[in-house]
Amino acid sequence: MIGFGTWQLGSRTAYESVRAALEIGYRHIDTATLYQNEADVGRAVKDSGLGREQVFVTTKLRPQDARHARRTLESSLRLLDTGYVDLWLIHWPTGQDELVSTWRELLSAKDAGLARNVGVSNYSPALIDELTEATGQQPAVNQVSWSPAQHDPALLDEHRRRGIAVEGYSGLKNTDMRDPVLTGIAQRHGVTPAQVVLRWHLEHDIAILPRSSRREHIAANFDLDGFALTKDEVTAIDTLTRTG
Ligand SMILES: NC(=O)C1=CN([C@@H]2O[C@H](COP(=O)(O)OP(=O)(O)OC[C@H]3O[C@@H](n4cnc5c(N)ncnc54)[C@H](OP(=O)(O)O)[C@@H]3O)[C@@H](O)[C@H]2O)C=CC1
Repeated sequence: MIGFGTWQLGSRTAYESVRAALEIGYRHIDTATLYQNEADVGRAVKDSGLGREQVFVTTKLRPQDARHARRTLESSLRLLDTGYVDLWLIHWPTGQDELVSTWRELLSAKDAGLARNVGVSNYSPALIDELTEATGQQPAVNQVSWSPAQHDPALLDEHRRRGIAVEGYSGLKNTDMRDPVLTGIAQRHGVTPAQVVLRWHLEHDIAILPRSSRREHIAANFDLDGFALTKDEVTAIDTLTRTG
């Protein structure tokens, strides 16, 4: 449920931050071909001394690589220095003409054991249904932008009904940490507003992928077990959705 995000972490920072995250206790790392740091993530996992099976590694396929999806995955695996990824996602929707064929590529990689799970990112439920109807197999995960200011309970219900896990990204970046609702709740629990935001995701069963290059933030973002939000607090954060 607590993954470590690596977008915009350049080579050295990606390596050092992933090493720190694994030392602190994270066991889920989120990268992508687009981030150009798969080799650094792979090296950090290797150097951590953890067994490969102890770390859940996600990478993503850029839609522009859809026509050579298998070759792209093989390149990701080489860079990550591993025989498989735990989760392979289509980073954002492909064009309609490649929608189903790309999904079939992911399913075939799963059958070949190169990806343990396959899913999508930034897909609408309607697009997901097209994939499922064509192949009889639905994505395990949809990774979408999720924050107090930008979230949609109806969308969450759509995923729940289908049994698709939701991973939320950019939850910290898209939040005003000075919002009095968040600072008030944080003060009450003796935590930071960032921790409140991440805890709010977990209360909704949404996996989180906080990214940081600062050890104290990496540690704080993983330290979410010591408090729980009340129902009223969850509702108060739910209503921070930006309108208009
Ligand atoms: N599938 C997709 O299309 C997308 C996926 N993602 C994935 O989701 C991950 C997370 O999203 P991302 O957009 O990176 O943004 P985040 O919401 O994780 O925010 C990152 C920012 O928050 C700051 N921050 C982190 N922890 C704290 C803290 N405890 N207190 C205050 N500030 C903090 C970081 O700064 P500092 O380094 O100083 O701590 C950084 O500037 C990505 O890294 C990527 O793996 C992201 C976007 C799109």
